[in-house]
Amino acid sequence: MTVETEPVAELPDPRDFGLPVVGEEEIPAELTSLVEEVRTLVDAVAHTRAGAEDLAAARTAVAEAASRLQGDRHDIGTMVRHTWPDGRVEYGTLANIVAGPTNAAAPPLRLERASGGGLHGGFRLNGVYQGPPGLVHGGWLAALLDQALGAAAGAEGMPGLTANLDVNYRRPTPVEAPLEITARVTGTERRKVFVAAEISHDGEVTAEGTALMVRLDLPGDGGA
Ligand SMILES: CCCCC/C=C\C/C=C\C/C=C\C/C=C\CCCC(=O)SCCNC(=O)CCNC(=O)[C@H](O)C(C)(C)COP(=O)(O)OP(=O)(O)OC[C@H]1O[C@@H](n2cnc3c(N)ncnc32)[C@H](O)[C@@H]1OP(=O)(O)O
Repeated sequence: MTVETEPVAELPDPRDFGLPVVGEEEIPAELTSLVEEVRTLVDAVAHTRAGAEDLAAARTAVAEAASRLQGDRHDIGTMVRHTWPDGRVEYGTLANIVAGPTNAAAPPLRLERASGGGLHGGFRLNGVYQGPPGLVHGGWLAALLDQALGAAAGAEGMPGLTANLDVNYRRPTPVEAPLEITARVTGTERRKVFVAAEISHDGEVTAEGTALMVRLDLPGDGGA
């Protein structure tokens, strides 16, 4: 793969695109804890065999909780800033469906820099992520791969959008089991960033993906 561009030196500031930014450290611990509880709630609702009385009481409690939280909301598109101990800054979407720290519908995916380059993360998906019985839905595996692929490009200073995503499902991926994900940049060509990622269980790759991310066309970049 031809490498024709150097990664941009600094990540674009989302505020330059009119997007609000909150620091990760500004997310209240109570909200993080609430997100966890809602994940537990979604799983409980999906699998409950409770009777009518408990279901009705739970519905009332959930409706009350929802109305309590509706008043003061972050704008759509709000970004979250993560600052690494060495001072490097990364941005993600606060309510990102795969990795947003305040999105209870997102699996708790945290990616770290891998020592050999790229990103990696360990995670576990509960029964809410099932497609076939006991197995993770393929669409969610694609979403997890897409997120890791985009994040790997972003971590190299080349944030962009997925133009093409290619996924191969090698083996069934179980729910309620430890999973690993890795992703890395494999090449660049002008604004094109080529990335590859794998999900594995028990040391075996269950799903792998490659993508073409097209780097954001930034002012002063010349598109090159
Ligand atoms: C919005 C600003 C925010 C600021 C944020 C700041 C910081 C953010 C930091 C980090 C972000 C980190 C991580 C994000 C993590 C995960 C995100 C998950 C990923 C997604 O969930 S993302 C949503 C789904 N995604 C879309 O919603 C894209 C819809 N789409 C488009 O918006 C356009 O389609 C676009 C932009 C892709 C390209 O459009 P464009 O006009 O900019 O560029 P253009 O067409 O000129 O293509 C340039 C070169 O790519 C080649 N090319 C293009 N498309 C191709 C294809 N499909 N196959 C083969 N080659 C292709 C051309 O052939 C040319 O190649 P060449 O250089 O050789 O001529």
